[in-house]
Amino acid sequence: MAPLDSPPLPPARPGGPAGPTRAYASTRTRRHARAGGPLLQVDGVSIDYRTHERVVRATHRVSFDVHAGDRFVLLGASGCGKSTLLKAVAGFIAPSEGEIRLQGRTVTQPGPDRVVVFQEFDQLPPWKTVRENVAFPLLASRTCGRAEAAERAALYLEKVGLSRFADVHPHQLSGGMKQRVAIARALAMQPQVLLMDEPFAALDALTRRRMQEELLGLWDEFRFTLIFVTHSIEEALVVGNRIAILSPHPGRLRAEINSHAFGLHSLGGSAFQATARRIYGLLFEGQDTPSTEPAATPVPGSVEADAAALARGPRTAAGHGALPFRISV
Ligand SMILES: Nc1ncnc2c1ncn2[C@@H]1O[C@H](COP(=O)(O)OP(=O)(O)OP(=O)(O)O)[C@@H](O)[C@H]1O
Repeated sequence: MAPLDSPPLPPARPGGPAGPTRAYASTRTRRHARAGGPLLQVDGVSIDYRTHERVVRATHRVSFDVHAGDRFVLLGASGCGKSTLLKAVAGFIAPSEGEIRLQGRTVTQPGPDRVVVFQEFDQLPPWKTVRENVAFPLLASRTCGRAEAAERAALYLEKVGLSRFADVHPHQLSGGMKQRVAIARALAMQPQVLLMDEPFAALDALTRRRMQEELLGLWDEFRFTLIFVTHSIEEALVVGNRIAILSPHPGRLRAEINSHAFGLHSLGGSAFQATARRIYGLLFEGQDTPSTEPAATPVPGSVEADAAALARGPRTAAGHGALPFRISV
């Protein structure tokens, strides 16, 4: 049974276990959740980049709330400001307009309560072993002492299946293994919000699918709050329980979709495809379904790739065409 002071649990994923085996929400998070407020509020946020020549508006008056335990996805075409928004939530960039609040407090700088997992494989210091990589931020941020840092590093490395590799260096790992270390390192911090910026985009299709599955398994166990950036419609539907759809540059919030019912089990199903088509229409306003093949071969997993798969239509009994979204992982 959940302890009395726990926040209301986020709903389980379809097909996932009924409740988390562990929860690591802080007392402050629990209190805030009990009071019914969103964990994170992005409120009318515009972000500008200023260069010598001009000002580039990356996002325009974007607002959304993220609740404890959400798997909140920012979805949009390349250049719509997804990474910029994530960096602002992390506290690396200040909004030019609007405000970001975590548990009611304005975000003004980075902090150990928000940890980012990036796409790049070189985010792990190469001179540290895997174990040291996971423990280092805990020690550097004085989140805990050496004994607890070692304990947490061992626990989360076990959770991502890398206990056997704890004493090797990052260059000895595959891309997928490096991303698992980055995830273990982030979860070990037990942040209020885990921020992921296209964490699987540089992986091959099979590894990417496996990583999505593992991430969802970790969420089933720990029920962390996730903000996940992707430009793949399919990945958004698989990973997220809520999806914020951003318009092309500058990014404005076009719609929010509840995707709680979808997961890896629904890939290729008719409801999944219908929702994917709806999302496509929202991404490219005015178009209900993609009508033209893109000129260039799109990057697998991108909005353009998903659009191409949609345009080809579903696989027939005779084997013509391709199942939309099954191929573009
Ligand atoms: N440091 C910067 N200086 C100037 N403009 C920038 C800078 N970083 C990003 N931009 C611009 O801000 C806009 C949003 O960029 P951002 O990287 O946030 O988009 P994105 O949706 O994450 O794209 P992608 O999916 O390709 O990573 C783009 O027009 C980009 O060119």
